[in-house]
Amino acid sequence: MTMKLDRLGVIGGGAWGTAMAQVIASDGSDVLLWAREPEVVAAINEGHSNPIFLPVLPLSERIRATGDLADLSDCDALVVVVPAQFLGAVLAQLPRRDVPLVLCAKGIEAGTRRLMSEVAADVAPGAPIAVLSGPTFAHEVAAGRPTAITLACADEAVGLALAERLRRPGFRPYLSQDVVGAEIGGAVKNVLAIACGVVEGAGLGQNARAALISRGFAEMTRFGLARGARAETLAGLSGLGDLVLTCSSISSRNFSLGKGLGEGVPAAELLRDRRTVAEGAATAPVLAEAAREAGVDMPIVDAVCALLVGEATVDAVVADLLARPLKQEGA
Ligand SMILES: NC(=O)c1ccc[n+]([C@@H]2O[C@H](COP(=O)([O-])OP(=O)(O)OC[C@H]3O[C@@H](n4cnc5c(N)ncnc54)[C@H](O)[C@@H]3O)[C@@H](O)[C@H]2O)c1
Ligand SMILES: O=P(O)(O)OC[C@H](O)CO
Repeated sequence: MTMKLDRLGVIGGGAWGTAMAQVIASDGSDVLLWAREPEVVAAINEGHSNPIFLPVLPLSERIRATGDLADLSDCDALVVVVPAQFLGAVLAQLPRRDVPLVLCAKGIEAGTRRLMSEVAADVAPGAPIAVLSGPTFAHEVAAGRPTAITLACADEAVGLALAERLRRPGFRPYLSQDVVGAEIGGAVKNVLAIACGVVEGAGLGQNARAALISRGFAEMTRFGLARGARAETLAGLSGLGDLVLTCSSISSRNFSLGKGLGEGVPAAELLRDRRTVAEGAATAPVLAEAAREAGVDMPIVDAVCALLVGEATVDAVVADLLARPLKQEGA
């Protein structure tokens, strides 16, 4: 039986939701996007643009926006792009919760420590769940620049149907059945991108950044394996691929937050009044808790937590990281 995926909806009118709507519309498909902000709805419908969250280019006229989630009730599948900390609340308002949900947020829910697929399974137990995650800056994807991404779904047939529906000449999903692995890569890399930004802001050098990417990947792998992820997923687009992207570019909001910390600006000041999301700031403490609970050592993640709450200086966390007892590289 082929799956009906004619009408796609996007939930979330931030940069990535807008870029995903642009991807969907790029083959002439109509797409309905729910945005929380009335001014985003108006700008998309009236000006075919999103000057607040993706001010780079004109959007397809095939994208229509709404502020009412009920309008998405006849969609065959929903691409869900609200930030991690709001996913549960928004899904709970969906008019129907039985169509496939393609989850795009990269984070872990504070308080509950749930991955996004766990949040969705709790709120929408009847919905097939997929995770779409990888090295994908929204402005590049929206402009049609070549991009590869992981689409993970436990049900291989559903995953394939979604990937066929979403693929475009410049947008290539790779299939996986490892939902947890795809989610953990995206959530952990955001925290490590903050650390790499600190390296940049504090002028610690290229060697330090390469060390941080390698040892950060070791932390991601330890945590992922402890949570049942597959090593090849963590080494793929949604893990190492996205880690390399966000640890090397000021286009990353997480990297740029870290750069500010490295320059000595307090986190509270950097996070105050911002409209865009730096998911790693919310995920860092909950990831550190989850790692402790799983008995997994994540010293770089702990260092980011200490910097975010202003408990330690950059000099102190760097000195502590370098002074840890010597160990085998693979341990
Ligand atoms: N921007 C990218 O390049 C990119 C790429 C891949 C994945 N992602 C992920 O997509 C998710 C969304 O990021 P983004 O870049 O689209 O966001 P953004 O920073 O561009 O915009 C912020 C979003 O948060 C929403 N928001 C704020 N308060 C809210 C609330 N109380 N309830 C519901 N929504 C609220 C806003 O409506 C807006 O859609 C994040 O998890 C991010 O990691 C982003
Ligand atoms: O700007 P960031 O740090 O949220 O990164 C955006 C995407 O996750 C890159 O894949």
